[in-house]
Amino acid sequence: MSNGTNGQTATDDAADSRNASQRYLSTRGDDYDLSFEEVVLKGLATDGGLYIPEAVPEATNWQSWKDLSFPDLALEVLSLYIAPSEIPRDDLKGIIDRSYSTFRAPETTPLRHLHDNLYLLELFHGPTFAFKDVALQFLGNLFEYFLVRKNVGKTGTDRHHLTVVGATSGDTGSAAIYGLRGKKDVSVFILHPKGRVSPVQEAQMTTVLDANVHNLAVKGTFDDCQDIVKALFADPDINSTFNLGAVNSINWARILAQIVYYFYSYFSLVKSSGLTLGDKVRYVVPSGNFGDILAGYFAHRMGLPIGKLVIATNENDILDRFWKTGRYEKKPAKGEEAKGGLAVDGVEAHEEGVKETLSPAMDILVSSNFERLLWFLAYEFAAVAGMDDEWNRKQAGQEVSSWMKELKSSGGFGPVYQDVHASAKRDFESERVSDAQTVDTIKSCFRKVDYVLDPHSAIGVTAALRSMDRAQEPHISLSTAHPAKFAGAVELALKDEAGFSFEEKVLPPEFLGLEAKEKRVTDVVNDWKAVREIVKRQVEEELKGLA
Ligand SMILES: Cc1ncc(COP(=O)(O)O)c(C=O)c1O
Ligand SMILES: N[C@@H](CCOP(=O)(O)O)C(=O)O
Repeated sequence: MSNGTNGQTATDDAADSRNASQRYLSTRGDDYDLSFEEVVLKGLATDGGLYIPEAVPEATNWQSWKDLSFPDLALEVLSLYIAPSEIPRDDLKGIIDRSYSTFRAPETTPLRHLHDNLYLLELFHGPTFAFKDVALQFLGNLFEYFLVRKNVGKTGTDRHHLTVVGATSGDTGSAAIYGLRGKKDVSVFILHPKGRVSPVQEAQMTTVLDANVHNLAVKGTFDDCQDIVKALFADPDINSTFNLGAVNSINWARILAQIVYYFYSYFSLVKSSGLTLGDKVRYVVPSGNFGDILAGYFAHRMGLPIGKLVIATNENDILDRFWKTGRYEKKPAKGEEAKGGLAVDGVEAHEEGVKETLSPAMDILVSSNFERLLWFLAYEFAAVAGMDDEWNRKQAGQEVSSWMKELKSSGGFGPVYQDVHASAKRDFESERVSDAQTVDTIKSCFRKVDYVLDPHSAIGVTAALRSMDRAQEPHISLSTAHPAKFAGAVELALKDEAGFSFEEKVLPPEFLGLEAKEKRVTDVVNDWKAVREIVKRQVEEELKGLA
């Protein structure tokens, strides 16, 4: 077993039932040797860590995937992480085909040339118009597949019932709801920060009236919602009795499904430009919880020639500060602004908590998936000692646990060892983008190429333009949401531009009349025990109907 690339391919699977890239362990070390099904259904590890594969598979034949359709490419990538003994290849193909048949674009995730060396990867052609659909359409069908299999021949309360709890700053919630609405044996509870998601996002979630869908509006921030979800997972009472399931990117399946579009967009670029297979490309990713860019890190480790992964944050910049200082802290240390070159855009320093910005889906104080990257960095650091893999993994788990304990007790940790920071800088760069710069980019992109960016994608494009001053490689910037989801920011930027009309240029027919539809939502206080009682009561009610 190794956590370096292991050279195994899907075709080796039949011969090897103990393929390390298809077995999973927790970033905190106490949970290991789990199957894909176990980690998908559990979501969060019992020790509070996140699941990762024991090894990153090397896609030795990745060039041969160049002409595959999106679903066929997904099948190749996902097969490296899912043993056929768990999901036979034909079944996996069926799940994937169903998941991407709901997308409006024939290429699923089309690539668009903006100008010069800059390309935009449009990830918003799924049912809820945001990149989350790519993973959550798949995860919804995956949950259904596992539940149907578990429930063969079972009736009434003997049936395995999954209680999904998720936190959202707007996009995950609607994508999860659309992926799971009406599905048998699943109840879905989505927590969003009341008044801090856009009106369209709120309407997308709360106008779904299926009996298994429950929206909870929390008086607090997205981080409060995320903390409540993690507290529910940590509570043995509700977790084991109600079989909690995760739809946030703490669930490994979310990251896995997102790896596919890095490969797909690379091939799209090769086919549409003079790029040769093997040439390097930079990817720029608007980041909050660090799930989307982490998928790019996996693609890179699998062999995709990525020059750098460029993290683009808004003014909630914990990630950017880590890359600049080596410290991961909710609040910057006193005087850090000057040393770390923060507030370069004149935006005043940090408030106590999360800052409300024009890109609300990225208004996040702590990025949950960063823990996964930390594990790989700690593993690499441990490996220098020349001991065996088991020792390296143990060291990595211990290191991550102690960083996470410090984060919880004192709001941050670091600086990390110089070598750990250097490894992070080898693969990633980071940029922080203010609201003012976001608005400027939406304007300039409209003027230059008549294209309307949503504020999150504009953060990516701003970071990409800065990166293009440093590097000649082609840049693919991820467009994570459709602009119609964020009418306020788009109108703010473009209302005075000649030729701009929100209705004509932006609004898709699917959104017409959405906000006026009937809604169902429950207000809740920011208290995980209160949420636990609501979840219990509701699920008991739903299960009574089955008895
Ligand atoms: C539109 C949009 N862009 C970017 C992000 C950030 O992605 P991640 O949390 O995977 O870093 C999110 C939310 O997660 C989002 O909804
Ligand atoms: N931006 C997200 C926040 C949740 O992130 P996730 O990727 O961990 O689900 C959202 O839109 O809800």
